[in-house]
Amino acid sequence: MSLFTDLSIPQLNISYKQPLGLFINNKYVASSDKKTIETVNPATNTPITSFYAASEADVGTAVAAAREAYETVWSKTSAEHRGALISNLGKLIVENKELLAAIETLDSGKPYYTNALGDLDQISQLTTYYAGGADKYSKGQMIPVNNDKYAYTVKAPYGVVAQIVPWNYPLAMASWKMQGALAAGNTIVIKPAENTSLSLLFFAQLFEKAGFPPGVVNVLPGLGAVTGSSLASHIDVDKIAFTGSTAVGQKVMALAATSNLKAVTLECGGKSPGVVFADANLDEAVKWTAAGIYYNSGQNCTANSRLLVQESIYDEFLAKFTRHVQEEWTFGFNSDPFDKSCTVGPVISKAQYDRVRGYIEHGKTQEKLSVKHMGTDPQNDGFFITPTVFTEVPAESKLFQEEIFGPVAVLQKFKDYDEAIALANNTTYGLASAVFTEDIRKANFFARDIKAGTVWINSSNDEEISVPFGGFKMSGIGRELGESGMDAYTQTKAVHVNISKL
Ligand SMILES: NC(=O)C1=CN([C@@H]2O[C@H](COP(=O)(O)OP(=O)(O)OC[C@H]3O[C@@H](n4cnc5c(N)ncnc54)[C@H](O)[C@@H]3O)[C@@H](O)[C@H]2O)C=CC1
Ligand code: BAL
Repeated sequence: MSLFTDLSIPQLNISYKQPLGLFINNKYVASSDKKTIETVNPATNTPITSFYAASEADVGTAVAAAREAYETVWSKTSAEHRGALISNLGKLIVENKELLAAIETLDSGKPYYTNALGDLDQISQLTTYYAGGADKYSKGQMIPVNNDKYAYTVKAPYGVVAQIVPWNYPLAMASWKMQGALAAGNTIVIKPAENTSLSLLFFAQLFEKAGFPPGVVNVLPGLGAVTGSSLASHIDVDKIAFTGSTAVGQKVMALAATSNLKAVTLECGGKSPGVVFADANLDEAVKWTAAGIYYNSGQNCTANSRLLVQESIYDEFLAKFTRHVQEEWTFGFNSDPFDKSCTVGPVISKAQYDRVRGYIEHGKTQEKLSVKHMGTDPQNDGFFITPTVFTEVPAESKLFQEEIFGPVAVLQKFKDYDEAIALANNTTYGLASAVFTEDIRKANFFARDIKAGTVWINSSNDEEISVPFGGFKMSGIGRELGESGMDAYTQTKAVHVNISKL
């Protein structure tokens, strides 16, 4: 198989050269065992192309390249120069924005106009942030111990960092990890998800064009059980950062522990509550919570997938929510994610389609829950699932407890604040939460009492690249974005300075 193929996206009149090889030392190469993975367009269920999948031996080659680059070049490159290179990357991202967004839509099915371009805007903003942050954030401290001694701390990079990213925000999740790690002075081996590798493979060449030395950034597409677990268990990887399911996060952590005790950051699942009190502005609450579950077809780790509504407004909320979703959250013309009218794309794969459908069937037939489908399924082969809400779902229901990761919300009512917070915290996850109330005291009580890494007051899922992101409980370990996005990639070295004279 060749290392490049010509692909076209007729809806946008785009033709381009898609890299298909592993990116090691600034070059695309075939995998050592020549194994490949086929990727499918989820909007049509037709194959797009195949790309090379990294073997365990390829992981060794890429880690060695990253080690060599770290020891010989990158660890000697000033923070200022690292920032300048990330700034060059930022300019290339802007120049390639439409193409990168188009590849993302082709491979993941996310709507081009309402989602993919937005992802690219966030990536641009984040790249500028870390370009400027390289010589400003993650600084040490001076500690005046006593008259004869002071100490200072240095935020030292780990060295070689492995990163494993999922398919829901392929380039954005990669950028959340890569730009901060590079700014902090690490070299990288990153693995995209097997069903959305095309955008990161294209993106890889921008690092070379931006002036990054060979080996600083290496991209290894491949299977989780092969490439991913080889990275997690490699003894020359100093840190691993993972985003994906909690079950795989636990495996990654176990491999990290039993190999070389490498440092670990995990961003895993969620079952985030959206809590609507009777004194909320109902129209705003409806708008934000609908976006909070149906944006990106519900494939958001922070999706407010459990909607808890005070009983006095429950019926009114449900009526407004249903009307709003029917009007705003649709597959659009021809169910084509490249069409401006599409706000709900397909889910990522046949496996996810079956999984989400399985939850819907379980809710209907096993648990006999009431359900509303707010639209009709398209008559095509794509993996489209109509925005759905289950009502009056008890806390012990599988649908209330498990991450569905599709356009499926569960709704439940509560009497008062205490019941709301008890229901909201009734989950093994703790990634995010949203609360809607006009009472500033109640909003702040909620922010105090909820066990979650993010609290949105009167909004939902409006992430900011300058604000730390990460989970409590089984949603993860560590924080990304903001200054934390560089801190996560440094370790503190303490230097003791004795100035006493005998
Ligand atoms: N928190 C989040 O953003 C995400 C959560 N999920 C959750 O996971 C569920 C299943 O989706 P999957 O695609 O199966 O997620 P996953 O957790 O298997 O995939 C995420 C990444 O981990 C890699 N991976 C898989 N097995 C691995 C292993 N043994 N060692 C190292 N890396 C490995 C995959 O190749 C991919 O790059 C979803 O329904 C959703 O609930 C999935 C993707 C993103
Ligand atoms: N909303 C981006 C973070 C995530 O869903 O994984």
